[in-house]
Amino acid sequence: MILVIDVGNTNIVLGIYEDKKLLEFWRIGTEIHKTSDEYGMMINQLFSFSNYKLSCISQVVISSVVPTAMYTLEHMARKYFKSEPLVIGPGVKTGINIKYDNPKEVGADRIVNAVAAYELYGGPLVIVDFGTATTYCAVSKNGEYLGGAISPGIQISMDALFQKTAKLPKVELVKPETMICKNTVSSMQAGIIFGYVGQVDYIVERMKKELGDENTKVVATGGLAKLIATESKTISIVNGLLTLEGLRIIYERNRE
Ligand SMILES: Nc1ncnc2c1ncn2[C@@H]1O[C@H](COP(=O)(O)OP(=O)(O)O)[C@@H](O)[C@H]1O
Ligand SMILES: CC(C)(COP(=O)(O)O)[C@@H](O)C(=O)NCCC(=O)O
Ligand SMILES: [K+]
Repeated sequence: MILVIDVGNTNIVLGIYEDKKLLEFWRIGTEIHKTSDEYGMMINQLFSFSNYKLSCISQVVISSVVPTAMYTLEHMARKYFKSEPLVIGPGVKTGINIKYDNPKEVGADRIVNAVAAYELYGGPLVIVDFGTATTYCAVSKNGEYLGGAISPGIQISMDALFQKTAKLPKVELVKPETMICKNTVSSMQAGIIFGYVGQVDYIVERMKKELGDENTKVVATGGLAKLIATESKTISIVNGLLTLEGLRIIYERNRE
């Protein structure tokens, strides 16, 4: 069994795979001040709650866009899993050709998503990851990572409205009934959520045009994917576990 760990700016998602089967997964908050022992103990508790032993794990695989948390987790893997972790980065075989100006600059999560989506659905593809930031990634028919776009995440956008104004409250991300709203809370919800749907559909349409293929598949993932996917005209597939799948696939490609 392997333990895959996806470190985002808001959450760390952990999953246990036995071959291709995801047996269990958990989501914990990303805290850059947590120590390797604190993460080790937390993971130990999650494991024992689900009746797994740390010693069942033969390899830990980590993808991170938060460098400080990554070093802590690498140390945690060595100490608690006696495993030299496979960390997604330069030198790791992903099977994907990265066409960014500087391939080292692309967030590891974006590459891992691209690997999974291409393997599962084939290209050409647009992948939209609704995390702390929202990332859009284009993958060609032949599986090249072409690049994409990055925009402020949905929660970040909502937080900014609250933090930068005197009278706007902190509001839950829930879809309102109508577009024309008659109170502050639903006006904010409508502006953020429906505005976001418009952003997604516009960016995806433009990417499809640049890809030059009307049959481009559009896959959404990330904590807030469902909220937008139900309203969006362009998103056809939602797979909340895309990053974990990608980590499993990359592990297999580096096993030989
Ligand atoms: N299961 C969930 N249900 C609803 N919202 C979620 C869930 N998981 C994460 N979120 C929200 O999604 C956003 C971050 O998504 P996530 O994909 O975890 O980000 P990151 O990969 O950047 O850590 C946050 O606003 C968080 O509150
Ligand atoms: C864009 C991101 C912040 C998204 O991170 P997330 O929202 O998943 O936490 C991350 O992929 C990142 O730091 N990327 C590096 C810059 C780039 O991909 O070009
Ligand atoms: K992510």
